[in-house]
Amino acid sequence: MKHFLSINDVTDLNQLITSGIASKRNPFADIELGKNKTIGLLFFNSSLRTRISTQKAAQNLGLNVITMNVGQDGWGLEMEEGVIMNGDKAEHVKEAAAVIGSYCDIIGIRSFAGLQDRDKDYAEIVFQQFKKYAEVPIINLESATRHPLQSLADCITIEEFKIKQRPKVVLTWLPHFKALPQAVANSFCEWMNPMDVELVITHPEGYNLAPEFVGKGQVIYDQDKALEGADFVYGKNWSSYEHYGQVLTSDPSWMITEAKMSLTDNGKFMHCLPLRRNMKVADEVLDGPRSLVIEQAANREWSAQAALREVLLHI
Ligand SMILES: CCC[C@H](NC(C)=O)C(=O)O
Ligand SMILES: NC(=O)OP(=O)(O)O
Repeated sequence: MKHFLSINDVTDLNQLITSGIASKRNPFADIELGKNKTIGLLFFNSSLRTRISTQKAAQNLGLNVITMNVGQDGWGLEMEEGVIMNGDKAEHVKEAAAVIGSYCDIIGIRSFAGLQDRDKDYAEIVFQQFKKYAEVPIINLESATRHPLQSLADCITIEEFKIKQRPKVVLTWLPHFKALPQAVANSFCEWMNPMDVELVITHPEGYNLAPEFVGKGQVIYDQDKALEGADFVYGKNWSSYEHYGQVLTSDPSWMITEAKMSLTDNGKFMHCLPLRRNMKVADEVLDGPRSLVIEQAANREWSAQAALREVLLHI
């Protein structure tokens, strides 16, 4: 695997999930694999889980790790080609990517959607430019449209906790007053499509995700109906794709409560974190036996280790 940008870079999903679970059982089995190699982690946006879990996974593989908050630690980067750089960006990605690529054997990048221009966001210009000019493998730490390390951890978690061969998995929109990206929701659907699950997606009208991510997912606008018999409830807020970047509603009746979870088949609750308690999900769910959010977050270390191991094996 040259890059890890989306599920399209994965040749064998089941093998990757198995590798992640194996790493969990024996974290230092491949400690020599990354010896004398360096990974650079570039964050254009905030992070807790991705930052720490990816650094730990890299260290489990013997990699040296350099972490940078782009923009604060370095210079503002111009991504567009052929422009006159007379604005607030002091450096072009052509130089910055080539220079970082000379220091690092692998580069991880987090760069969220701007939520202003859909075509620009969905073109993933930051990742395309770094792929072009850094000339080393690129790892997606959440881009404008996807979050594959999160989705792999989600797959590992569902495999660990499922009690049916083909569980019903419900992605439910959750209310938020701010506009958040579609990336986590897109990626979750993209990774659930090849899995042996019944995928249901529920959200208010106007929040349909891009069709290329929905795939086999059944869209149901009635949340209670969607939750009936669910084995896993995956909560996430996202802003509208159709009315790009807009918050069309923040209806609190979409918050997940114990009453909502009682519609499921003893369903487990998942969320990528961070989440706002008692706005998106009630304390009674998060503090109860249904919640898998901590186990899910812990699996980010094994998700990152499985992905980095695959990239290292092909350097
Ligand atoms: C892992 C989630 C990152 C981000 N969340 C926030 C709060 O910005 C999002 O919704 O994409
Ligand atoms: N789930 C996730 O990616 O968390 P962070 O944004 O804290 O890295």
